[in-house]
Amino acid sequence: MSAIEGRLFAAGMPVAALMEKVAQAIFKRVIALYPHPRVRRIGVLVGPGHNGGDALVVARELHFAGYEVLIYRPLSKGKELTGQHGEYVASLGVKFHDQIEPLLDCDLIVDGLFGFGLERSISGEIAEGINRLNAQSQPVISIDLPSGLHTDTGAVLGTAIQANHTLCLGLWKLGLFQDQALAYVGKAELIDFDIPLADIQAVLGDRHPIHRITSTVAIAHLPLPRPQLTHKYKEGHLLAICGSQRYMGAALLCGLGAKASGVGMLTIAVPNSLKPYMSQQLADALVVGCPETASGAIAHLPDSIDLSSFGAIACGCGLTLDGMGVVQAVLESDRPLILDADGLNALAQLGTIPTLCQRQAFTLLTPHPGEFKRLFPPDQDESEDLVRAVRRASEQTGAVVMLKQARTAIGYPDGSVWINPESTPALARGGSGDVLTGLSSGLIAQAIARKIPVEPLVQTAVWWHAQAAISAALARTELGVDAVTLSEFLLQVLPQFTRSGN
Ligand SMILES: NC(=O)C1=CN([C@@H]2O[C@H](COP(=O)(O)OP(=O)(O)OC[C@H]3O[C@@H](n4cnc5c(N)ncnc54)[C@H](O)[C@@H]3O)[C@@H](O)[C@H]2O)[C@@H](O)CC1
Ligand SMILES: [K+]
Repeated sequence: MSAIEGRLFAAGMPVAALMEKVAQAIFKRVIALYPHPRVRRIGVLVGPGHNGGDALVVARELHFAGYEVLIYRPLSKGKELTGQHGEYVASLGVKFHDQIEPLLDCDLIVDGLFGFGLERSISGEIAEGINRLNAQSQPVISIDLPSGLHTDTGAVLGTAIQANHTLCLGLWKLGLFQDQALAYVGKAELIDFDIPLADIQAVLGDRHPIHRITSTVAIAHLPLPRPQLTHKYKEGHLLAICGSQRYMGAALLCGLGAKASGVGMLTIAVPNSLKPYMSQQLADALVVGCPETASGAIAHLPDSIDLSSFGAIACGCGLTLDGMGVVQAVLESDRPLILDADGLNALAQLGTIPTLCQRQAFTLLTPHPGEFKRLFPPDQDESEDLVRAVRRASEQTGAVVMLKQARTAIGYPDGSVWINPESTPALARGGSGDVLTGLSSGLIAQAIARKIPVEPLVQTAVWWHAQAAISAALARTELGVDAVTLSEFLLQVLPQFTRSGN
């Protein structure tokens, strides 16, 4: 962002003009969210840099719009332009304070302490001021990002403002999408200020891109509409190898996710003793019973299963580590493969990188953070930056790596990363991952049958799964989104998007 900003200034855009333009847009958003006189007293936090400069321009406009404005400026020295705005705002009679106390009873706080220029931990009186404010209940709007967050990693540097709204300027800051920032960001919005595309490309063009998964992108890759002339095997044949006596439900949930994907044919391989249960629950799947171990896991696949006859294979949900032999067999096959849960634990034991480097076919790994650490032990720099870790994992193995967390990130071998910006804590529930594995695998099997690119369907699956959960939580609260319900909402939520897409 600062490189892009530098190009605008070099091209002749006056710094003050850009700040004015940006801050006017912020001001408009603030008064739309908190109109006068519903809100009367606004406290504005002003830092020493241009984030503080933005805040002062907003403060000036709020003053003229009739609000009572109070300013907290803990550091009197700062950048020149910020200082000039400060002088003018003070000349209008707006009161400046170097303590937070006078602002504590304001109806609203606008936070312009630090933006992307934060370079070290916040400490001392400023940290205390932020902590006192966080203990209050009035709403907070942060300019660019909540002061105290690292722009890229979202890590809290010392302490950070807990915002209700974050008005991010110009381009999305990666830190806002990192899990560790979520408790601070509130609702994030982008404030556009007409950055020329050429400048964005000149700065970001040759770097590994990071994208947000939007509904438009996700829907564009759905295998819809189906061609008129087709048959079941042309719509994908998925083999899901899953379940054990210990984890029967995982197999069913994987099956329900796959079923919702619309895959043409679904074959499910489970331990022999699960076959009657699965056949009863999933009438449309072909259920194959496998010889089982004494512990009730799949011992090996029966001779009747020819792996090469499937478009894609999903393996791992509810398998237990006793089913490890079967994971080795599918890893050795030349079929596109989706590995989850114990499939991932087995892979970690086999050696993630050497094993995957031998595979030629497409591989998708779907770890949660615990599994991810087992597969890819973190190096020190990465402990705070999971996006970087996911990128490295994918580049090292050639696999697509879906790191399931509050804001799921997908790493691709070409270095690109896709983040799902919209989700719900309702998904923090046993079984929701099994549904996602089934859904992803079913979509991938269809893409393979249709000979369309497989990779984007991973984004589609993550987005679709999250939207189903959001919709289910709206209907039933966040407590009502059990995995079976989630699988039912997958198909309930889709028409509203595909219809508006037509
Ligand atoms: N992106 C853009 O092109 C634009 C950015 N603008 C604003 O400018 C901001 C960036 O401005 P700056 O680069 O001046 O940076 P900031 O305003 O984020 O802060 C930098 C200042 O804070 C001090 N500082 C850093 N860490 C500190 C700490 N822990 N304790 C005490 N002081 C500390 C630095 O010495 C420096 O004076 C953006 O976040 C945005 O709000 C807008 O004004 C205009 C357009
Ligand atoms: K800020």
